[in-house]
Amino acid sequence: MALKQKSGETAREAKKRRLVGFAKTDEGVEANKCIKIFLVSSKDEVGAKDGFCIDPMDLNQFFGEDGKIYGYKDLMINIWLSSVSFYAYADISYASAVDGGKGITDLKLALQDIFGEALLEKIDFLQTFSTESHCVRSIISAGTVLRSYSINEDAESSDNLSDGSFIEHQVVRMELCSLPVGLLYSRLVPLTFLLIDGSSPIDVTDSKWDIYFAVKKIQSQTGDYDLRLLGFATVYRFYHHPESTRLRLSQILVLPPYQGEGHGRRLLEAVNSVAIAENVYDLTVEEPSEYLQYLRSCFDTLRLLDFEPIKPAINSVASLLRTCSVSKKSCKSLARPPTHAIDTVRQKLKINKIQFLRCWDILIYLNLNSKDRKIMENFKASISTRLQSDVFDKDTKSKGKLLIEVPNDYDHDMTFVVYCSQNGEESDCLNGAQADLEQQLNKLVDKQLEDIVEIAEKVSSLRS
Ligand SMILES: CC(=O)SCCNC(=O)CCNC(=O)[C@H](O)C(C)(C)COP(=O)(O)OP(=O)(O)OC[C@H]1O[C@@H](n2cnc3c(N)ncnc32)[C@H](O)[C@@H]1OP(=O)(O)O
Repeated sequence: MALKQKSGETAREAKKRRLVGFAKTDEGVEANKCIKIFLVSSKDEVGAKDGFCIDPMDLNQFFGEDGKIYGYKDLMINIWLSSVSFYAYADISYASAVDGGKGITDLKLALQDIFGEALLEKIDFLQTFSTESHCVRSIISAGTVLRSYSINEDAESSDNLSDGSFIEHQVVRMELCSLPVGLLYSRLVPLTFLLIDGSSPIDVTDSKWDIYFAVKKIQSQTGDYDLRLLGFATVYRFYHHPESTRLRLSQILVLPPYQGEGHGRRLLEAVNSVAIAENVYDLTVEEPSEYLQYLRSCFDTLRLLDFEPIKPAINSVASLLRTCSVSKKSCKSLARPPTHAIDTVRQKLKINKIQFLRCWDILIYLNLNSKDRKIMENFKASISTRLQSDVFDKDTKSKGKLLIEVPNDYDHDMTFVVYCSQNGEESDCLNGAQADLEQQLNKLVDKQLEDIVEIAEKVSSLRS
């Protein structure tokens, strides 16, 4: 009997095992693969799949550790984001929802993590096209217009349309702590999550935050007008000892359909003009993306090319690099601008030291004959010498320690590793690390030269 029971259990267990063995485990679907986000400006565009699709940085980051959504068959999520009110609506469709061993992802919760209170039901979302149609105008028209511009190179600041109305572009500055502005910003936060790498929301109640809006003003013949939001930048005011302030640009974003039309540059220009007008200590940018850094370097180099006080220093370094042989010692001093130039540039143009150093290389390059091999060798040597002294920590090295920058998997710019040798003797490990470092240094110099040439060529084309 006992035997029978035992064999009965074994059969059941075997069946269970078979079932488990054959059951297809839920592999999930990457959020990036099943979510589409459309930017729409009218009711009619909602539901159309051929509208303007945003290309977000990475949607997987909002869905668990592996970025996957579990429990759905044939899942499709289309999100409609209004460029008029910045409210959103998510259309979620799937064939079935079954827990395949990894649970069923709570989609509403995950989408709320991105869109917060801006995520509405369809009926409410559709209504925003009438109820919120003037929300940008009603909030931003209270701000200070810093500049007006035209994106049409031939027009001064406005474009006439055939129906008699005209378009003007403006940069408007407002305090973020004012309630309506804070509410508008909170609806823009999802865009920063989607389009700015590593972005986090800012404290809108802190009175040290300002926001700069780039807007399109459409003025009708009757004098009525509407404002469309094109982009924005948030700027923080830090205290600087003893009685000054520093501005830091924290986030800058131009809505994807309007990128590349010059709005980002106008926002940057406006923040710079405020920094100069208010005579702050300097202006910095928080972790600029590669493209923003490129844009900023083009913009600052153009300003520096017209800045008379540093011209003698540039000419003197360029003429030394033109001489046939430049010693290693003189290379070092050629690679950095003189202290008085650094101070004047910061005081007058509000360009901070690190940014000026980047532009300095471009300014020097623009004064050299890039076709002359010897001159370019001297130029490269000057950059290499500076980078070498920046990468090696001379003081610690002399005490048997070597500070080394190494790339890492976590998308930080660099990680630092300190190697120590016993009794001041350099170990094999230290020598190996040094060889590695030299290789890295060469790569760094080549990359730097590439960037310098790219920006120098862009700047030259903009001036011609
Ligand atoms: C701190 C942070 O926020 S980091 C994150 C930055 N933001 C993002 O990455 C979000 C997504 N990207 C964006 O929103 C936008 O692309 C931005 C904000 C980076 C740039 O804004 P855009 O409006 O696209 O740039 P804009 O059209 O004004 O400027 C770009 C061009 O102006 C050029 N330019 C720079 N200065 C000048 C000048 N003084 N005169 C004429 N042109 C200039 C640049 O070289 C660039 O030209 P190119 O790309 O044709 O070579």
